[in-house]
Amino acid sequence: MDTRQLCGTIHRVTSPWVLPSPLTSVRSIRHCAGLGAHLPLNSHGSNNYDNTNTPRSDHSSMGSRISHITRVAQWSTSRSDPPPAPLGKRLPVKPDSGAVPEPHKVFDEVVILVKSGRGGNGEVVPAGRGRFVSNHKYKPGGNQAKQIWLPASDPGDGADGGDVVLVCDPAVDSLLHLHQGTKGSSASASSSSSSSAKGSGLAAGTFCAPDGANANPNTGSGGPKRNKEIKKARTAALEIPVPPGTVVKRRGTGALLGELLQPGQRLTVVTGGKGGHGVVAPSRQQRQARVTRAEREAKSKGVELVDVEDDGWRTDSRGQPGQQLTLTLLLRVVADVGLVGLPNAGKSSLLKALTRASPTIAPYPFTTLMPNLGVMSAGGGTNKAVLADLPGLIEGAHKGRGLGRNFLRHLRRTRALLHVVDVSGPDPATDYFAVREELRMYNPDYCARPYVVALNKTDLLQQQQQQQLGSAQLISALREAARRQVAEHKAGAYDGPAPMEPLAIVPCSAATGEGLKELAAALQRAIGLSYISEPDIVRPAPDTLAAARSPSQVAAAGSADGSAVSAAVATAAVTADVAVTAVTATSAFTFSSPPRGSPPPPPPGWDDDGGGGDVNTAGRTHPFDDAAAELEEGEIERLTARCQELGLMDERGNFLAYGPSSAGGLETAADLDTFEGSVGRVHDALDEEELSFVDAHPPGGVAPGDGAADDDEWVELSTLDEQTLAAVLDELERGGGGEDEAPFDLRYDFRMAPSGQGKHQQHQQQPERGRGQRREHQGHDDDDDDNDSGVGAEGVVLSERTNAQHQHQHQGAAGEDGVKEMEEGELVRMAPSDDPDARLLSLSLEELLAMEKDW
Ligand SMILES: Nc1nc2c(ncn2[C@@H]2O[C@H](COP(=O)(O)OP(=O)(O)OP(=O)(O)O)[C@@H](O)[C@H]2O)c(=O)[nH]1
Ligand SMILES: [Mg+2]
Repeated sequence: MDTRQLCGTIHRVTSPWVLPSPLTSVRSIRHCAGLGAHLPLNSHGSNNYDNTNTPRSDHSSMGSRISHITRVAQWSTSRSDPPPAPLGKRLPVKPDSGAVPEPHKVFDEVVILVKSGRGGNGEVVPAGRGRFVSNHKYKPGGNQAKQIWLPASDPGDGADGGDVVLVCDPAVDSLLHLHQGTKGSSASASSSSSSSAKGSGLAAGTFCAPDGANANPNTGSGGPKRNKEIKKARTAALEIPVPPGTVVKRRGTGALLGELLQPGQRLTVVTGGKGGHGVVAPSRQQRQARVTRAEREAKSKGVELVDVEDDGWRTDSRGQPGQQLTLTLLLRVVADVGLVGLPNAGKSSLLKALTRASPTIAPYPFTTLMPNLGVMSAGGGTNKAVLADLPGLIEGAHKGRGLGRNFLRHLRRTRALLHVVDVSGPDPATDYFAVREELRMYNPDYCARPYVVALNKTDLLQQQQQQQLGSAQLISALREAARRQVAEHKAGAYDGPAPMEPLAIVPCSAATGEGLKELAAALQRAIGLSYISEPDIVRPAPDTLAAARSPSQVAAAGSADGSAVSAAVATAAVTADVAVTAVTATSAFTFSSPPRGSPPPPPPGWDDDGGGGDVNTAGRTHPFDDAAAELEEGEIERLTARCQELGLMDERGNFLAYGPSSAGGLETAADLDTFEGSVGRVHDALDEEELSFVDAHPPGGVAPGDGAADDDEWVELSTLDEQTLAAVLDELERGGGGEDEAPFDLRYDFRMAPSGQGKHQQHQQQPERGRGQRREHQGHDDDDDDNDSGVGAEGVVLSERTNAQHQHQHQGAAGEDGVKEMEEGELVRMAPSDDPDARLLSLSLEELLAMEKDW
């Protein structure tokens, strides 16, 4: 076989990066090395040494090969230096090959020059004359004339030039095709592509839309407007297909022109020039008459006549030129889940196992050189999620080491991440932490996204009969690593949103398929929890987002036959302390709570409306703002009923003590969702109920607000009807000294100590506050009562609780209650953000559960 042919094959496999695809090409490369004398030529006749990378064909040992590839990859981001020499024997470079080095092509970035077509010229007809034009409706044998007389006053316009339109095409998966030279009518324009772009490996192809046709009454293109029936001819736009996720920027200014996300979406980048108008050229007599008139006028005004030629009609008839623009197109892969991990961790293998994608898999680092996408089906194929397998990250990737930086940006449009950790490695926890750190340093937002950790290659541990032990220890170590990052953020080590802890840590094996169902379920769950707003993501089908969030996905992804979740996963769930495993009679599945710690702040697009509750521009509610949302009519009953139905609450509305062991009452992950989302509302609902009860049955039988209540009597202002409220406020106002008081804001739920008692403390009750806090308050109030000395019968004191005071009180220091005593009659409003309890719902499910247990 001819060496050239052989190596041409190799190159095709490895394009656009010249690193050959392992396995498929090793034998061929060796063969080339054996032949020795010739430099492998790629399919374009160029040699690989002239490009960014060097063949690794004859490295004697795997170690040297890997280390060389790593060095090459590290070097690849800076093209100014020569490529590093291979560690092994270097193939001789054929000195006089004369091959033109093929420019390095980047699949996810390209500079293109786009030109719209110029407008066609309009028809110019002499004034006063008509002419015959062909009749388009004429058919032989018909009774119509073959030619019709067109009056000179109705000349045809030129057609507009063609636009250049970028079209989002899901069938295209990279920008490589745009590197390939010129498309369109004006091939000569390709020479104008910027040299700097060429030098950077982003060589600018030129794309020219066709020019508009000149008005031609005989052909009909740009034809005459006969009785307005014949319209201006249309020029087809030049459509450039680009993959979903393409960002279009103007080169030079960097101005964002648009993004193409939805399949079929179009972006017109340059519009064609307008076609010239059809004009009636003035006759010689008319022109002469105009000159005579002008001369006469000039003479009468005493000015010198310079020129009376008016060729405006001629200008009008000419089509306008098109536009040209140099664009930078950037591809950000759009996917639901981005797979990240060190090289060789098994990302591609997992993609292959979870989807029908068939990425290249090989035991070399940097096998994957460009993202691979796959669609993960679960739940009988109805729910789909797009997974993106990215090239491996290495330490320093955020600075451009390895293939890192170029690919890290692809994570931007992923909802959730899958960290793939090679469990058979010497120190998987350190590997995992290193990747997390790289993500954080590149963009802290990435760490605030929900993610799942896949402990891949458990089959290798099985061989060593260490699976159970290894998994448990490792999961603790991973948890520790994740917490370290969270702790560092809390300590203010870096800015940005708080990093998350893993939603689930799933031991699995891409090779044996073990744990993959659980992994799929966990990923669906992570996607559902994502803050990334929906319009930013291209979905494979319109209904898939809703489907991905639906419980059936998770349930179906689990062991639908009712068998228990695998021991390894169960171990992971318990040890990880974030995942709750529920096994019911009919289904088994794994689901996880939001991680501990403060939730990430709302993403861009979620505007704080100032009243608690973030509302994004798309009108969707923030997952954590349920508590702040106003309860709708009947909502309380509905939620209470729902909780009772789920076995979370008894008939009297009391929460039952529950924990992971009793979570089996939840039948689907949606139940958990409902529970998580509505738990705050239910708390509020119960508070309301409790208070109504207290109001209806006041201690000592004294009605609220009658001025003769016991010390123990507390009235929730919001529970009063308007009239009573007015009376109470009136009384309060009088008792508190009247005019000096701050105005009430009934949005706040003031609790009022009635008059006729000692120096009371008056607490504001935040709507978000749960029962636990209420009880604390009550206990605290009792203490106050003990300590207080009486003041005048009219006296009412409202107090303010600060954050620190609350904590103090929370620790049981009710004697020195930390409640700031206010001046008589002073009303103090507390901003919701001052009170940690106001963000009750920001707590994780586990914390809520624990709190509930304590209550
Ligand atoms: N035994 C075993 N081997 C696995 C498993 N998953 C992947 N591998 C092997 O690990 C090697 C690397 O797998 P890849 O899927 O290419 O790894 P990757 O993370 O995509 O690597 P890069 O693309 O280089 O970043 C291959 O030889 C796989 O066969 C697994 O679960 N068990
Ligand atoms: Mg790979």
